[in-house]
Amino acid sequence: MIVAIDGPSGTGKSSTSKAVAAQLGLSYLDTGAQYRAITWWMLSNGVDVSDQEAIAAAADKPSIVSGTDPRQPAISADGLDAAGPIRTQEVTAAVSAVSAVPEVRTRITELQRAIAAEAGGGIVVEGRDIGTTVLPGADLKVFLTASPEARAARRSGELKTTEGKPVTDLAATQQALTARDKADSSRKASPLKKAEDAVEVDTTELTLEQVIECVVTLVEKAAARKAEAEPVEEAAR
Ligand SMILES: Nc1ncnc2c1ncn2[C@@H]1O[C@H](COP(=O)(O)OP(=O)(O)OP(=O)(O)O)[C@@H](O)[C@H]1O
Ligand SMILES: Nc1ccn([C@@H]2O[C@H](COP(=O)(O)O)[C@@H](O)[C@H]2O)c(=O)n1
Repeated sequence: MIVAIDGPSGTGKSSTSKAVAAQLGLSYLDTGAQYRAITWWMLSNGVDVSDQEAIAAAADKPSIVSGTDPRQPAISADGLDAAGPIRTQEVTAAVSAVSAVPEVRTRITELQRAIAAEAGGGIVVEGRDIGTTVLPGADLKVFLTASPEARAARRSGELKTTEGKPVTDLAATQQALTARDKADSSRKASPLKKAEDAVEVDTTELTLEQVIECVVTLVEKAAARKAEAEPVEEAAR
């Protein structure tokens, strides 16, 4: 069972995906964390993140390792725990420029497909291009949306400055979030986009619990469809 959950920033992809995976006993992959980890590695290793050629040349250098336990998602770059540093404002501000570089996307997409292929019991993969590019054959594709105001309110206070202080400016948070969505949607390589066959869920007026319940129901229905379809496919071979 492969579930792809995409959508803009702050729509609830990570919270929903982790909870759905934990509830249904599936693995979980946060692909944004992988792009953040490679960005953090570049910033930490003197790569000029305003220079596309420098980013491309460094794309295959770090080892990026993701854990797939939804209750304990882990991410490391060259063996260093990246879970904390990837959430800083510095990384958030640079990640769209790094993730737009085709060499970075090729590298990270290969990692994502390998992890999904190894997840025997099924996996929930969340990001921006999972349903369109990374796993176009997913059994279920969900595209989460929410108004920019709701997303900024959710995010504000959660982000940290490089000094570790919380970011509390709502207007600035909304502006940064909208700018990141624009960059992610307008890049040439695998932009943020709803797959044609994705189910869109507007979470603006929903609690997180309601979104989780909605997605669990969608996964259960997709699993039932898959179970019904498989014996037919088997007989046809
Ligand atoms: N439906 C909801 N109602 C209220 N708060 C929510 C809802 N969904 C998520 N949240 C909260 O919003 C914040 C952002 O959620 P989350 O990190 O899951 O979003 P995301 O889409 O993964 O964002 P990003 O792409 O930036 O990583 C979290 O603090 C989360 O608890
Ligand atoms: N499939 C994906 C996932 C993420 N990105 C890029 O990473 C950034 C951070 O993602 P978060 O979910 O952690 O906020 C995001 O802004 C994208 O630039 C991507 O390109 N493809």
